[in-house]
Amino acid sequence: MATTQSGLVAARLTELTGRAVELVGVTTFGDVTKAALTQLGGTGVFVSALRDKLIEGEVDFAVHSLKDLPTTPDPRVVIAAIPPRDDHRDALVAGAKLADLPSGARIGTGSPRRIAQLRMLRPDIECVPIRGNGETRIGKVTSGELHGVVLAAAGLRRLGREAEIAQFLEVEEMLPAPGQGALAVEVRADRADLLELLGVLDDPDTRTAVTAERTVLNALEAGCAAPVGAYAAVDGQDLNLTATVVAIDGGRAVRKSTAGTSSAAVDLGRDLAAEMIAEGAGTLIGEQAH
Ligand SMILES: NCc1[nH]cc(CCC(=O)O)c1CC(=O)O
Repeated sequence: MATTQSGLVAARLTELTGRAVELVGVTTFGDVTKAALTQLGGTGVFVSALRDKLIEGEVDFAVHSLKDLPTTPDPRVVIAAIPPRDDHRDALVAGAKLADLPSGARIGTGSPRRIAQLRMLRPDIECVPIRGNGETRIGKVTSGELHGVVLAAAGLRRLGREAEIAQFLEVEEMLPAPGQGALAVEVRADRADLLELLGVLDDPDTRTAVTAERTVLNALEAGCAAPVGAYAAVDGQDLNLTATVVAIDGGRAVRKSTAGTSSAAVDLGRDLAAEMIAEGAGTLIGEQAH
């Protein structure tokens, strides 16, 4: 998936600037470890190895899945571009839609955000922790080991496995991770030349939307340990933002929406998070941290 998304960014850059781009593969700790992501003690497991290569000057820019980027900025790097977002939704790969799966069906996902929201939708199904790349996960459905898996639609598309999606989970059913479906192109902070060159890839509406989503996440992370979902979309001058915090057992959730002008993305995100905390988001701490 990482290779595909980097390849797409490289091709687009060549198309827009005429510059040739060489892809350099970097294996991250998140790719090799067998530990559950929730056990790794923090975000950034897919990110730090790539940032190290940037700092060392071994590569000129790095392409990350935006949702894997920690919300606290690293002063050594800057995001030069956020290209237009791909599908933001989660998707169910299974033999049937969620409502048609049998009671007790086993669904693979290790994400507390997905587990909590799945439990709200179908308290009678079992969530099974799962890791490995997309292909491995889908293989467990094909082999019959699991009834289904939930993955990001954007990732499935990049893997060429979109045809196996039984159901796209709309934001009313499952709010995606902040930044889901979007990419971030990072450069070293002192590379003003690259910042300008790569700026052609930037989509301001996507940047605005993910800024609002990540602001909510950042503000909620400070005040609660339950899983967070958030989705924002720009419509003309307007920005619509919805976010949720769900108890890991799916028993309770705080979900709120807001709208305002796009230029106020940070304020909208911060205010929404404050309202959610006022409504008890901070008390929705489950057995597990996010
Ligand atoms: N957590 C790993 C990860 N990081 C980005 C994607 C998919 C692409 C995206 O969400 O932008 C995935 C896999 C998944 O969540 O299914």
